[in-house]
Amino acid sequence: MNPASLSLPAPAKLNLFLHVTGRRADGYHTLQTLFQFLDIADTLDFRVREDGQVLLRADLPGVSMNDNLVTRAARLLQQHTNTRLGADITLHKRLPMGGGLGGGSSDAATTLVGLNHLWQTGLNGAELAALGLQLGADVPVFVLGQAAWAEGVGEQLTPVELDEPWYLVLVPDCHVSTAEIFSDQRLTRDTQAITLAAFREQGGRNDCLPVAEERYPAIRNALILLNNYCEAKMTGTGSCVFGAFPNEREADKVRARLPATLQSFVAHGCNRSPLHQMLNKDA
Ligand SMILES: C[C@@](CO)(OP(=O)(O)O)[C@H](O)COP(=O)(O)OP(=O)(O)OC[C@H]1O[C@@H](n2ccc(N)nc2=O)[C@H](O)[C@@H]1O
Ligand SMILES: Nc1ncnc2c1ncn2[C@@H]1O[C@H](COP(=O)(O)OP(=O)(O)O)[C@@H](O)[C@H]1O
Repeated sequence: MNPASLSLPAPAKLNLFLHVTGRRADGYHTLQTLFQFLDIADTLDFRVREDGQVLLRADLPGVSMNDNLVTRAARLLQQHTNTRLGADITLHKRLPMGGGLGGGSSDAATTLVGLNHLWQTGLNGAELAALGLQLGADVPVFVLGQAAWAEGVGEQLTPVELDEPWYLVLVPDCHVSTAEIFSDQRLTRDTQAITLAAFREQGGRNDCLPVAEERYPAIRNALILLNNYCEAKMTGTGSCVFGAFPNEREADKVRARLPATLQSFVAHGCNRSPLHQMLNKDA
C-alpha cells in the first residue's frame, strides 16, 4: 500500500566549475557547469491531506508560505496532474540560503519527487524535471539525482561519474542573489564552450567569482583564507567557498584552523543524490 506520509532529504549541490557562455534572448544565461551533491540536506516531512489544501510549516526569514519554492512546487504538481489531494509539509531548513548550494531548488525537487510518489500521480523523471525548470534552472539536476555535466541554462544534463572527495565548505556572512550577479555589467558572458574531456584535463573556473568577490569582501576573504590550504573555489553565484580533500580527517584538520567566527562545515561529495539513495533503499 502507498504510504500516507514520507520524510525525505533535500541535499545541497556544488558547482565544481561554472562557465557563462552566452545570453539568450529572454535574458537567461547559457552555462556550462558540473554538479555534484553533498551529503548535507534540508529535511521535508510530507503528509497527504484529503481536502486538497497545501499547507507548509517552515521558518524561513523573509520568505512567505506562498513564495516558498516548496509550496510553489506542490501547487504546480497539483495543477499539472489535477489531483484532488493536498499535503501538510514541514521544512526543516539546514542549508544556508543564498549560498549557491541550491537549497531552495533542492527543496522544490524533493517536493515534486515526494508528492508524485505520495499522490501516485505517476509522472516520470523527465516530466518532473520539466515542471521543476519552471521553478528554477537548478531544479532539474536535483530531480535527476545524478552528478551531471550541464549545459543550456542548467537543464541539459549528462550524468557523469566523478571522484567523491570530502569538501570543506565556508559560508561567508552574506546572502547573494543569483539575479544580482547575472545582471552585473562586469560579468563576462563569452567563455568558449569546452568538452567534459577538456575540463577533466585542464579544469575550469567560475566566471561569476570576480563579480561576487568584488561585491562581497566576505567572499574574497574566505577565498584568501582557504587558498592557504587547498585550491579554493566558489559554488554557483556564491557565496559559499569550498575545497576538496581526500578524506574527512584532512578536511576537519583545516576546518579546526579557521577562525571560529566563520561558519563552515565538512561534507562528503556524492554522485548519487541522498534523496535518490533513500528512495532506492526503500524501493
Ligand atoms: C547559477 C546557478 C548554478 O547552479 O546556481 P545558484 O548560485 O543560484 O545556486 C543556477 O543556474 C541558478 O539557478 P536558480 O538558482 O534555480 O536560478 P533561477 O531562480 O532560475 O534564476 C534567478 C535569476 O537569475 C538569472 N539567471 C539564472 C540562471 C541562468 N542560467 N541565467 C540567468 O540569467 C535570471 O535573472 C533569473 O531570473
Ligand atoms: N525553500 C526555500 N529554501 C531556500 N530559499 C528559498 C526557498 N523558497 C524560496 N526561497 C528563496 O530563494 C532564494 C535562493 O535560495 P537558495 O536556493 O538557498 O540559494 P542559492 O540559489 O544561492 O543556492 C532565497 O533567498 C529565498 O528568497
